[in-house]
Formats: sequence, structure tokens, C-alpha cells
Amino acid sequence: MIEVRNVTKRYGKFLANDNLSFTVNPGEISILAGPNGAGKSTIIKSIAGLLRFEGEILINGKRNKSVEAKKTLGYIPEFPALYDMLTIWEHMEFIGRAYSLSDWKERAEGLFDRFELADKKKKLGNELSKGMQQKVSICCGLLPNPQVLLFDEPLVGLDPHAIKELKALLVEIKRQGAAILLSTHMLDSVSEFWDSTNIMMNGKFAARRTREEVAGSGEDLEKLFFEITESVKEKENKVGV
Ligand SMILES: Nc1ncnc2c1ncn2[C@@H]1O[C@H](COP(=O)(O)OP(=O)(O)OP(=O)(O)O)[C@@H](O)[C@H]1O
Repeated sequence: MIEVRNVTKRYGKFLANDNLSFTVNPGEISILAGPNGAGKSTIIKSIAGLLRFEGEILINGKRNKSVEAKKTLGYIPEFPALYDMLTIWEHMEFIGRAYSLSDWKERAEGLFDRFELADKKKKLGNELSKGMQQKVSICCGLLPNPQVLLFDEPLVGLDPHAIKELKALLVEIKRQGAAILLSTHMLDSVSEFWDSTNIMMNGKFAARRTREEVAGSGEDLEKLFFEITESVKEKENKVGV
């Protein structure tokens, strides 16, 4: 479970996240949508424990920067950052040992098969294409089977097979009870499995919908995105922001 309470993040004087509060429950896939620069990566990085912020973030009831929280948290960043001197199989071994996983080899083999990386085990990260690096980054995040998962734009750059596998994996992980927060611009790609969506604008939430609300009103996520973002922009133009 992710609990974000009154989180504000400034870069210098610039307000990137403005008093955000929200929860992602076990078994929920929550989407963060919003235009470029809205503040999606910033809140994800804050939850991952990579930024200083005002407010409080709890992971399964523990402060997000505590070791207990970090043990249950998986973070797949927007841009893959692999270790230059490790092969991609050594990345799996490193994480397996760091998390003291007894079954890391079987899990890593399974993930590599699903993401078509099995014949690349001996390659170094910088010998791989951007999409392949993204797949390794996803495998790194998923290997410890975390109860809380943060995905920053995970679908960008993946080929159709990898997108299909990742979507299937997300649903499997959700069914196992994980809380998943995923930022994306590809709203049609998440339409089958999202549970809640927050639309961000200028560091704030401009709208929040659950799947039930959207189904009941006949709204569609993409249409809603344009309605919300265009109306906020219109208001800003009127007041000359
Ligand atoms: N390290 C930083 N220093 C200063 N400003 C930053 C920094 N990182 C992000 N920002 C600013 O904070 C705002 C929010 O950025 P963020 O990366 O969170 O947006 P985003 O919604 O993830 O955008 P995108 O959809 O383009 O990935 C932007 O205006 C960005 O320029």
C-alpha cells in the first residue's frame, strides 16, 4: 500500500508537486497521467525515496526511506540505468543477492524468457538497444516480487511483444495483491487494467476517477484527459498564468 500525505516538492523556487495526497491500495493499479512537466516523475521519485520533500510517504505503513519500506518496493525508472561493468545476468545475480532471494535464478530465467532476453545474458548493458535495456530494468524491478511497484513510463520504447508481456505481468502482479503506481501517456495501452487514474497538471491533481466511475458515466480515459487538461489551460489563459 502506498500512502502519500500532503507531499510538496520544490526544485529551488519551482513548485513541482503541490500538496499531493493519495493512496494506492493492495491489488490496485493506479495511473498517473498528465502533460509533459506535470510532476509525475517527481512524485514517483519521491515515493521511491530518491528525493527530499515536505510531507509524508508510507509504504505498507512504514516511512518510505526506511529499510523495511525499501525491501517491499520496486521502482522502474523512466530511463534505464544499468551498471556498465555487469552483464545483464549479473544484474539479476546482484539483485538476487542484495535481497537474499533463494529462488532468484528461476525467477530471472522466467522473466528473461518472457521478455526475450534469454540469449542476451552475457551482454553488458551498454551493448543492448534502448528497448532491451528497458526490459532489463523491468526484470530488475520485478525480480524481488515487490508488494509495491512504481513504473515511470514503462511502455515507452518496448516492442509489441514486450508490451503484451508487461501488461499480462501487471495483471498477474495486481492479482497477487501488489499496489502498482504507473505513469504513462499511453492511455489506450492501460485501458484494460487500470483501477484508478489521477490526472496531473502543474504539480496538482486536476481530476481523479475510478474505473467504476468512468464505466458508469460512459466516459473514456483519453477523452477525460483532453477535457481536463484543455479546461485547465483555458482557465490559465483567462487569468494570464
Ligand atoms: N532536477 C530538477 N531540477 C529542476 N527542475 C526539475 C528537475 N526535475 C524536474 N524538474 C521540473 O519539474 C517539473 C516536473 O517534472 P517531472 O519530470 O516530474 O514531469 P513529468 O510529468 O514526469 O513530465 P514528462 O511527462 O515529460 O516525463 C518540470 O517543470 C521539470 O522541468
